[in-house]
Amino acid sequence: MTQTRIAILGAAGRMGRALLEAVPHHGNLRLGAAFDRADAPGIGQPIADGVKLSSDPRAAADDYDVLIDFTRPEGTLAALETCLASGKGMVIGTTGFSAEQRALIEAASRRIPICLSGNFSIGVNLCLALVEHAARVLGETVDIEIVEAHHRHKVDAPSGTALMLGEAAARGVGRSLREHAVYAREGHTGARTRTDIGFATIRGGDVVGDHTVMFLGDGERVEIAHKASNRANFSNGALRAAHWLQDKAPGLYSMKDVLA
Ligand SMILES: NC(=O)C1=CN([C@@H]2O[C@H](COP(=O)(O)OP(=O)(O)OC[C@H]3O[C@@H](n4cnc5c(N)ncnc54)[C@H](OP(=O)(O)O)[C@@H]3O)[C@@H](O)[C@H]2O)C=CC1
Ligand SMILES: O=C(O)C1=N[C@H](C(=O)O)C[C@H](O)C1
Repeated sequence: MTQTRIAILGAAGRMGRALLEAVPHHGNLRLGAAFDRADAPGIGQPIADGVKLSSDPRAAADDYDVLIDFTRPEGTLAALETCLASGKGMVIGTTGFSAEQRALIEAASRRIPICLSGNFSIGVNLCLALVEHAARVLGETVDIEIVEAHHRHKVDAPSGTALMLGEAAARGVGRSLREHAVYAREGHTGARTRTDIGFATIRGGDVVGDHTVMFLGDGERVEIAHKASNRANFSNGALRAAHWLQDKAPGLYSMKDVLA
């Protein structure tokens, strides 16, 4: 069996550690390199069999076929340059990109294969399809609201998953999320507009990731919810995506492509 050699960027973080734990359970993968910031604890020390944690993806480009990134947008964009230079594919799990940063990723995907997803769990990707279908069926009869909760350390809001769920709902009802999203309410907001797609964010404790899409009608309400209780569901999905991506042509792929 051909093994895909992966590198993990953000290896000292929560997702990085979950990925390191999961790699040995994927026989079609081998860890080739692991990176984090130059001042991360453990730099220069072994992090897995035969692999030391280092800080320069460019210097070790011969050691991996696909780079998996779970960092911050700045880390992703720096890694994108490295992968463009070496022609390696990228799995991007980082969230919180601006429209400009997202455009850079899209441009890069014309030259290298990139799998980008705000959530690599199979359950959430199933929910995306369910939400789009529910929105199409319920249409203009309901108000759509998305509630998400995450641990106290999360730095971006709404979550990447909430935004993907919002896009799925918007597609279902034939609206543009950019035009109809309402990300905050405070003070005298006036009554809700039927076409709004509202977002609410909770941060605290060790919540791994909860998302609920509510379709609120008159006399009934439909809710589609996903609750992650560990990070293995994200790491296993990202590792599956890395192996899938390894022989793909340049393009911007999603977890839907991986699971097809
Ligand atoms: N798509 C998905 O399925 C999932 C996505 N995520 C997303 O993944 C990202 C990481 O989450 P999480 O692991 O919890 O975060 P952590 O903060 O625990 O880990 C991120 C790691 O990356 C490091 N890092 C940050 N910036 C850089 C950089 N420029 N170069 C190198 N290393 C860098 C951090 O170092 P330092 O601490 O010093 O900043 C840290 O060690 C977030 O955007 C999160 O939303 C999370 C879970 C699932
Ligand atoms: O930061 C996290 O932890 C998570 N981030 C992703 C997101 O922004 O949706 C995915 C997951 O919910 C965990």
